[in-house]
Amino acid sequence: MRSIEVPLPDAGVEREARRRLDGLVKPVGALGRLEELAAWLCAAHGTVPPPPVDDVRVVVFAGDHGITRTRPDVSAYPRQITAAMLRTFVTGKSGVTVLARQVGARVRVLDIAVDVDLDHIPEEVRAFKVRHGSGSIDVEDALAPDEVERAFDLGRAVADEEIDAGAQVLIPGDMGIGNSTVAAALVAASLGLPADEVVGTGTGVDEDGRARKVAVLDAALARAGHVEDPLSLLAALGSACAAATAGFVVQAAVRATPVLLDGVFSCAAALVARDLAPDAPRWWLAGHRSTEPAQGHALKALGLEPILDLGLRLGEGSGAVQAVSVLKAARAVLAEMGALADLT
Ligand SMILES: Cc1cc2ncn([C@H]3O[C@H](COP(=O)(O)O)[C@@H](O)[C@H]3O)c2cc1C
Ligand SMILES: O=C(O)c1cccnc1
Repeated sequence: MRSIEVPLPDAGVEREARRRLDGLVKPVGALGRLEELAAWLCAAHGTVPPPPVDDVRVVVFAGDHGITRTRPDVSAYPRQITAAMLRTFVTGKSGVTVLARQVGARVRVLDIAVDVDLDHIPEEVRAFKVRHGSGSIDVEDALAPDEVERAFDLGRAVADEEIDAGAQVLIPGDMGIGNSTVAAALVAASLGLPADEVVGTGTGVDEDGRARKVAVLDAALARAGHVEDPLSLLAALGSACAAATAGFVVQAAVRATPVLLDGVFSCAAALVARDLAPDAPRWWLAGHRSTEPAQGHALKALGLEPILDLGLRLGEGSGAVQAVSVLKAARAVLAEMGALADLT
């Protein structure tokens, strides 16, 4: 397997940024993580100070899972919510859309694998469909080999489109009832962890519900066996949305564009994607810590520390968009604070 080449952020510019930060009118290091993020942004953009964080784009990958047809009790909500939420995204009323407006980010939603065809939503939302629902991972592969490649390439192409249109930061969002089960499967398989350590409560299942999810995951992991190759893993235990998200975050890195990862689904996809592009995590930040244990494991393995920890468990990109205001603050500190040397 050939890995996908990714450029590296500019270490020289990062050093220059740290020198500049140390000289600002504050005790050295007093702005903590903001200083780290400011230096990171400089290295990513290759300039001190970095440009204003003005153009942030969320792409929500929406799709259904076979597992919610065979085992509807893996989620606290019915599978029909996925399609219904697609309409909500289009009308600008979803959680992430509201939160994105607060920081000036745009939201684009794509139907990657929703079960039903929604004729009355815009063609640009429907143009990316890979299939109707992914396979039920406890009894079959989520995707055929050609579908996983199509979904991965589609994610890359969407990242290219957004970057060509001016995106400075990309955020992968997710919408799909059953996402937390599939994400946990990818993390467990990638890191060799037992189901019980990665499975969370998702939309809010109770303890019995969580135990049922663990059983489903055990069945899925046993069925798939050991899968080495990342695309095969996405095909066996992932989904069309997971593969598209993996392509999206890899291509952002290829194009030297920062990514704010969101909750358990985007972090699971990123974890698998890292095996295709080992340097890609250099371009990724963890927007927030979700309540799902699999997300914590994925972030740890990726070496990423969440920017925010608000107890969120929504997905959609909703945690990551809120970290945009922290990035804006980090940039402003470096661009606008006075110098210690000028103190009179
Ligand atoms: C109304 C509604 C809106 C959502 N927006 C995101 N999710 C989130 O919840 C789902 C994952 O949780 P689970 O694995 O338990 O199904 C995904 O759709 C995720 O995006 C939502 C869930 C619901 C019910
Ligand atoms: O971590 C997340 O993003 C998440 C958690 C629960 C349900 N949906 C998403």
